[in-house]
Amino acid sequence: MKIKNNLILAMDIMELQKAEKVCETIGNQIDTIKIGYPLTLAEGIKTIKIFKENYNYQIICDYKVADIPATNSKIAEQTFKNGADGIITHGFVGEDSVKACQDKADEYNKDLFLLTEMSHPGAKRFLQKDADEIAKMGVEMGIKNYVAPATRINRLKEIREIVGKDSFIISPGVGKQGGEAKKTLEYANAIIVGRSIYESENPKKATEDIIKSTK
Ligand SMILES: O=C1C[C@H](C(=O)O)N([C@@H]2O[C@H](COP(=O)(O)O)[C@@H](O)[C@H]2O)C(=O)N1
Repeated sequence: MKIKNNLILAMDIMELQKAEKVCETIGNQIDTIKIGYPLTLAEGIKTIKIFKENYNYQIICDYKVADIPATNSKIAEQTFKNGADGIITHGFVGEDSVKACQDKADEYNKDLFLLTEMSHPGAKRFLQKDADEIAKMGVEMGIKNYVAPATRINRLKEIREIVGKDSFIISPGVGKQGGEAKKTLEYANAIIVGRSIYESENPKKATEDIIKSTK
């Protein structure tokens, strides 16, 4: 997936009109947004098509899919059928469940992003110790797209070393969670930023400043 300015806006505003207003403000500085449960549960899965049609965005659905294979397959089916270009799937559920999403992504010729280690402090208790094995499982499965934390550059570096230089890593945690944009892009292909942009008084300038800081 090619991502303009290596920046994905995490669209976690829970009112469609406000979300659209932020997108209008930001304009064409970005071409990719990540929609997760907040906006989907608040406004429905129709939001995918609304953002695709009104702004020509690529949409990554951050549903952190983590169920049994049969249910993962249904979730991925509905996500791609509704227009998503990518889906984020947890790796800790194991190969069969991840493969169910991967098979659907292949069927729709869309992208699967495998979530390795999460960016928040709680990830250190359980997820972190398995994150390397999750990344290795992804490599064995031929997965090319990963999610890894901007809040722990050392871990992002280690995950990059596992998945290889040709894999595509998107990295959340920049801004409000403490991650730094330019440093993150030394190891990730794109950063995911939400609150630092959409909670800003001036989302356009906030976006410009983040992009400038990465050049
Ligand atoms: O480990 C992860 C996984 C997950 C993801 O991207 O998959 N995210 C998401 O990335 C965005 C960061 O937002 P903000 O903190 O810039 O407002 C939010 O939508 C989070 O749900 C993480 O923050 N860390």
